[in-house]
Amino acid sequence: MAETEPTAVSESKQTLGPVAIAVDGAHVRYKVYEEPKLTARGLFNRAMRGRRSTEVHAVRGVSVEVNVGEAVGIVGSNGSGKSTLLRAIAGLQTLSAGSIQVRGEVGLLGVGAALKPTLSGYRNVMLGGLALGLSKDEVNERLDEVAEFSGLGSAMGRPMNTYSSGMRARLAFSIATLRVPDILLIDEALAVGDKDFRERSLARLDEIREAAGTIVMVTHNLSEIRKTCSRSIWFDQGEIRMDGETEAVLSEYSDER
Ligand SMILES: Nc1ncnc2c1ncn2[C@@H]1O[C@H](COP(=O)(O)OP(=O)(O)OP(=O)(O)O)[C@@H](O)[C@H]1O
Repeated sequence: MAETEPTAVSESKQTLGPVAIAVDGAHVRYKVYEEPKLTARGLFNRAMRGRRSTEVHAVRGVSVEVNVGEAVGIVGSNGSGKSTLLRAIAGLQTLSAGSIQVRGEVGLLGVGAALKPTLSGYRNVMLGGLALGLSKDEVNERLDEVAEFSGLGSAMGRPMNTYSSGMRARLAFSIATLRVPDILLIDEALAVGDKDFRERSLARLDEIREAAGTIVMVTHNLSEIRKTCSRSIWFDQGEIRMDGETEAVLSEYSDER
């Protein structure tokens, strides 16, 4: 089986062709270990035999292209392979076959964004900004703007482990948009924010798209996709079941559920 790493093609935006992401015959297989049903006998047998190794074929020969400036929504049932594909596009997941080419910088925004729980919101903004390549002065200049956008108020000075999950998501989203990558991948990052924050985040995503950024967004919230994406992809059991205009795809998808 050929192992193909996603490749990053760094070129300036001015020289870009229309394709931002090219996925060609991508497969992802996970090796997983299973144990038998836990009866007393099963427990005994497990101890004696060890666990059984099996394979989950999460992405099955996916080919798709996304153009620069497009905003594409990905829908599909739990376990259909959406997050795996996003991680592969971000270069965080090795393909077992096929290839993925991206033009420019890719940022993956998810609820599991790497924030430091014991540090305050402000300190997390500083660390996140530095990790995104901004200088200390640049982050300092934008600290108030980020605090205001997050709407966290005085909670910005408190340790993040005192935040609710929605507050953490607000902070993660606000930090991630400090520096807009050429390609922004969003995995359910808006799901836990409240209505007011989601609306502001969607407006921010519009600005990103207008700045010629490319967005690929995985969410179970169809209205978010309707607001942001003109094109959508329906993922089903690791394959693309439908790819087209958002309304057409979402209506077929909703009929099926
Ligand atoms: N790290 C992993 N190791 C083993 N199997 C995994 C791993 N991550 C995902 N899988 C499996 O791959 C399949 C696709 O999972 P994935 O998270 O990509 O689905 P998804 O469409 O994003 O689901 P959801 O809508 O629930 O977030 C599932 O069967 C899942 O159990």
